[in-house]
Amino acid sequence: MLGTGKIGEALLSGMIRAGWAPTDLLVTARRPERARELQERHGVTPVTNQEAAKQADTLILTVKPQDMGTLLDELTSHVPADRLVISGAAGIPTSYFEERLAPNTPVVRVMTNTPALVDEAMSVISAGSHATADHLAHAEEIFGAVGKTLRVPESQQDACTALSGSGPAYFFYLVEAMTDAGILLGLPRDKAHDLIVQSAIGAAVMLRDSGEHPVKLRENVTSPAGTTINAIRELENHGVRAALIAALEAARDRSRELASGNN
Ligand SMILES: NC(=O)C1=CN([C@@H]2O[C@H](COP(=O)(O)OP(=O)(O)OC[C@H]3O[C@@H](n4cnc5c(N)ncnc54)[C@H](O)[C@@H]3O)[C@@H](O)[C@H]2O)C=CC1
Ligand SMILES: O=C(O)[C@@H]1CCC=N1
Repeated sequence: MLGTGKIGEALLSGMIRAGWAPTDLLVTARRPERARELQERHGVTPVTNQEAAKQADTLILTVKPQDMGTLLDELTSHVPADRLVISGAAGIPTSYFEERLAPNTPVVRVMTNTPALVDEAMSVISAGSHATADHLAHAEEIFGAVGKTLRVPESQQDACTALSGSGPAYFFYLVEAMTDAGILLGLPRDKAHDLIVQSAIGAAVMLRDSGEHPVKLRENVTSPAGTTINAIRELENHGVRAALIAALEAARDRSRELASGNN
């Protein structure tokens, strides 16, 4: 794991929970104290980026898109061409890595999300030009340790980044806003929080397990001349659906902008 920050550590801890031996996992970090922290917390071995490039079968790059160029400059001459390189970064296409690494290096691009911390990640996986079915299966095995995986053509990665990569943030934002509404309605913050969180969990499990379309699930809550339709009318009046569409389009566009890895 190269550049073991929030996502790198979430993946690392999930792999260990799923049975990977910590002693088989090498990590790199920019700061020595961060490397020590990862070693103490997970029993993994801190190494330099160059050592990882030489020793690891699979390199998982989890630095920010803006740091990927610098990381690759350190690595390129040390990565043997048969090593699988997995990028977890938003925006950066597999061609970016292929142009900088040895010819024919297999590259897989993955966009996961922070529910990896609780083994409920959604990770979307795409092959670069030289990645085989075995490479994809290996990436699925790794990311399958922290949740669901889905193969998509790389042309859909920026859209998936907007939907599932950033997705948890939108739900946290909604919970925050709905908790504020609870305060306005006179509830104590902790009670408002608990009510909204449990409603979110209940709705999420129904979405996953009921087999019903979300429209049907919403209609089931919306009684004629009842309370819910008043709320829905306000959501429509305030353009919430249009705002969500515009928001996700903006996230997709930003993912495209990050493609160069330098901005
Ligand atoms: N945070 C999120 O929800 C998600 C993030 N991602 C992607 O994961 C990547 C990492 O994001 P976060 O974990 O949130 O960021 P982060 O900042 O927590 O982690 C990146 C880590 O890389 C380290 N680093 C940077 N350059 C390095 C170098 N040359 N050598 C060694 N370590 C280096 C940094 O010190 C930092 O600890 C990004 O590319 C992002 O697009 C993907 C899905 C979701
Ligand atoms: O905000 C970001 O750029 C990263 C990628 C997807 C989620 N977080």
